[in-house]
Amino acid sequence: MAEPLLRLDGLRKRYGGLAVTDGVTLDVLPGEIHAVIGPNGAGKTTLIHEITGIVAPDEGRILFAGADITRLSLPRRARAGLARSFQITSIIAGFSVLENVALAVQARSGSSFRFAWPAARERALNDAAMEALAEVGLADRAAATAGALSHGEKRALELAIALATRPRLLLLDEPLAGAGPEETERLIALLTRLKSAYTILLVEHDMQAVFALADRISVLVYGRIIATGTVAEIRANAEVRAAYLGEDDS
Ligand SMILES: Nc1ncnc2c1ncn2[C@@H]1O[C@H](COP(=O)(O)OP(=O)(O)OP(=O)(O)O)[C@@H](O)[C@H]1O
Repeated sequence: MAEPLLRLDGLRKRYGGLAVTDGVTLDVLPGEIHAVIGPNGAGKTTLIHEITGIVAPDEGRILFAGADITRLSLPRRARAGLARSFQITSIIAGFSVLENVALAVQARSGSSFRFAWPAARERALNDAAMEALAEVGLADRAAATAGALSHGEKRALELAIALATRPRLLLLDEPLAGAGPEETERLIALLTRLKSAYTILLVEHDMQAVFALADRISVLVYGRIIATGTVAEIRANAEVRAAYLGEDDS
């Protein structure tokens, strides 16, 4: 088996007496979409926060591309190639779609966009931003004001902003939340297109989307992974069905 890009090794986080993640061990392999599902309050958000560095685990380790990042700051994790989407709140509504992505390119670029001529610099930033917009199918909306986008387009823009940082791993935290049926279909098609190019850890409530997108699924219940497997394995797992899918087994 390939070396995992991300390895969570016994992550434990307690709030008072409650172990919200209770020894979570999980591998994300290069090139896969690995989905984490679980009922409300299972600890999914806390787990994502531990991976991005918002919450420090009490025990356990996080290995990214072989390096221990458990104690790295948020920005250093981002620079190492961890990108999190979607948080629509990070879009600047009054800026154009292109400007929103160009800002992200600029933030990640350090010295690589330091040209002598501002015009050349701007062109290079915009070219890189256009590339990310094209990846999510938003190139023709580049000049639009971000605030004028539909909900689904804003989700795609958030994704472009994450892709603009050239991540090695994309963390998608409920990318379909709040999307209508048509937008959901479009976003699933978009994520399917990105699948070949990125390694993705996906937390999502929409089971049909998870079953359509995931290569593997881990099921989190009360802070513990009760099963990891392919879509077929998870759908057939009796413990999973009893603990979770029974309530939504369509
Ligand atoms: N900062 C905190 N202090 C105390 N308890 C917390 C804190 N953060 C989360 N919890 C508790 O931990 C449990 C898991 O919360 P978490 O938000 O990680 O679950 P989740 O799986 O993301 O849930 P949902 O699907 O509803 O978003 C909940 O019981 C929650 O009340």
